[in-house]
Amino acid sequence: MNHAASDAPNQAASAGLQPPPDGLLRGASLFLDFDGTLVEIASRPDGVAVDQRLRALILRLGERLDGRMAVVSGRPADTIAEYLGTGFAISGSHGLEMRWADGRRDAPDRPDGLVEAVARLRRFADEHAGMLVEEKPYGVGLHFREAEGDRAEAAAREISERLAGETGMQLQAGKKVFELRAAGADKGEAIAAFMASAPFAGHTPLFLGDDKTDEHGFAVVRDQGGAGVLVGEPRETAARYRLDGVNETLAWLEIAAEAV
Ligand SMILES: O=P(O)(O)OC[C@H]1O[C@H](O[C@H]2O[C@H](CO)[C@@H](O)[C@H](O)[C@H]2O)[C@H](O)[C@@H](O)[C@@H]1O
Repeated sequence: MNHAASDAPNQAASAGLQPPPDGLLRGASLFLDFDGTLVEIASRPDGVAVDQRLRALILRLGERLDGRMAVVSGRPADTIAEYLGTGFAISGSHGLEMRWADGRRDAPDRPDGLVEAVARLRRFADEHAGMLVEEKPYGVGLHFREAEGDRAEAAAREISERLAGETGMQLQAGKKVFELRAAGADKGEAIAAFMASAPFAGHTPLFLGDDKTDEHGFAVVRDQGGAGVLVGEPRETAARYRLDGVNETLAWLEIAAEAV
């Protein structure tokens, strides 16, 4: 069955959520989403800005937490490593790829139907101005952020749903994107897998994320006695804290790293 990843259970309104306390990283295992959390949303996937401040922060967090830090993203793990460097754990492709700090990796087979889905979406994008196809190792995204008109989202959803039905790939809705990807994992499962192994095990999990696809992660850290931090506007969420945006998140992480 194909289901959208925004179906995470047990969410409550976040209107009253406060910023996290500065001491929250003490004794924690830290999991960080990338787009919309560490970098501002850009008009295209390759348009995000990663500066020296962010790279230095990632290094510092890894040091201060004795390696208990991972980036958990919908992007491929290799893309995260290109942006942020290596030497820390990464889960890529919405939990499908696992890469530990020492270089060990787990990844699934490429999904049947991916080649066909990419070809069909490329034809669709050629015929619809502003649509952009992002090919990834275990999935493909159809971005409609730059497409004009009320029908753009509906048209993108329509072809994505049709292809999910035809290929058996999982349909996942994100920010101005529909993704088709291999089924069988989500960010919550990736965090749980990290938390079952060294150096993360035995520490309190924290996860910072912005998107509905991050709710699985918020639910897992909550259920393991930790907390989620929603980045962005209030909404229904399983997170316990909230920060207004990327700038506030980077500033909080810088302060919290020194309070460990
Ligand atoms: O899990 P994340 O690290 O948050 O990644 C989720 C998706 O992020 C990217 O798409 C989003 O960001 C783009 C750049 O800001 C933006 O143009 C797009 O509209 C957003 O949906 C990335 O391209 C996807 O592969 C990730 O799955």
